[in-house]
Amino acid sequence: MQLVIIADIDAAKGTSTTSELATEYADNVTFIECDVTNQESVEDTLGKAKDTYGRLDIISNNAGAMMENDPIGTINLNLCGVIRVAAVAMSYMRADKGGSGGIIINTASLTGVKPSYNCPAYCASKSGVIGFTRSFAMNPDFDLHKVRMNCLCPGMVDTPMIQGVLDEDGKEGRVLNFDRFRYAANLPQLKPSAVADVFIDLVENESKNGAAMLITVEGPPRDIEFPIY
Ligand SMILES: NC(=O)C1=CN([C@@H]2O[C@H](COP(=O)(O)OP(=O)(O)OC[C@H]3O[C@@H](n4cnc5c(N)ncnc54)[C@H](O)[C@@H]3O)[C@@H](O)[C@H]2O)C=CC1
Ligand SMILES: CCCCCC(=O)/C=C/[C@H]1[C@H](O)CC(=O)[C@@H]1CCCCCCC(=O)O
Repeated sequence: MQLVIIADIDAAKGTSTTSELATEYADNVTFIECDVTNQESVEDTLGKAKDTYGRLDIISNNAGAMMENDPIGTINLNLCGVIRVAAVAMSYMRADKGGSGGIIINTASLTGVKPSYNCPAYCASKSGVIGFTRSFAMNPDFDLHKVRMNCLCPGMVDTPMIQGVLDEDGKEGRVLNFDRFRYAANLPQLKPSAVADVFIDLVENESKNGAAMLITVEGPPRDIEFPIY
């Protein structure tokens, strides 16, 4: 049986999403309020998850936001949040420390490899997620801990994040040039299910440890090729 914990800083949205899923999956889905920028909150959340279900197998390290009006906060959420969650998750998942191994999938972005002058802090945070993922996955200790790591690099996806920036009509400065963002947001977007499909494939395909998966409307998902030095 698959048991899922949804963890998010937004308790209202997290609770309503969990209730929706409960109609199909009953008690197999639980919500825990969590702030990934706060070490204690992350420890508390993953500790509860381990206590409730006995082990952690799959982590979707997905929290993130676009807020160029707070570049340091952007790095703290999008990059440090990913690293913070991964570190605590590892303490439970490591096969050499009582865990069962598993997989951590970080959400990066196409902007981690394709620069945009409109959101430099966001791009930097997502480049960092890609570098963290690839570096973690090449560690020879994998044979001991048995935790794989991948990242997802989607182009624009039709989610509340994009709509949230558009709704602010440029007032909050979440991007540097609102009109340019509005233009980009009117181009074809991915559906969230396209990203979820790649997530599932990574969970099922053990040969892709370390891959950064590019997901765009232009073609099928692919493993990004990086220069070798
Ligand atoms: N929508 C898009 O075009 C793309 C989004 N992404 C990335 O996908 C991920 C998911 O984003 P979306 O679903 O698009 O946006 P979203 O805004 O719907 O989801 C982001 C979630 O992160 C949560 N969150 C924010 N701060 C948090 C914190 N401190 N602790 C815990 N949770 C927090 C929010 O409450 C929200 O539920 C993000 O990392 C985003 O950067 C990547 C590529 C494209
Ligand atoms: C990177 C998302 C693909 C969208 C189109 C694109 O290639 C870049 C567009 C940028 C344009 O230069 C000016 C902008 O405002 C666009 C940035 C859009 C950022 C998308 C944020 C979501 C994400 O991809 O993580």
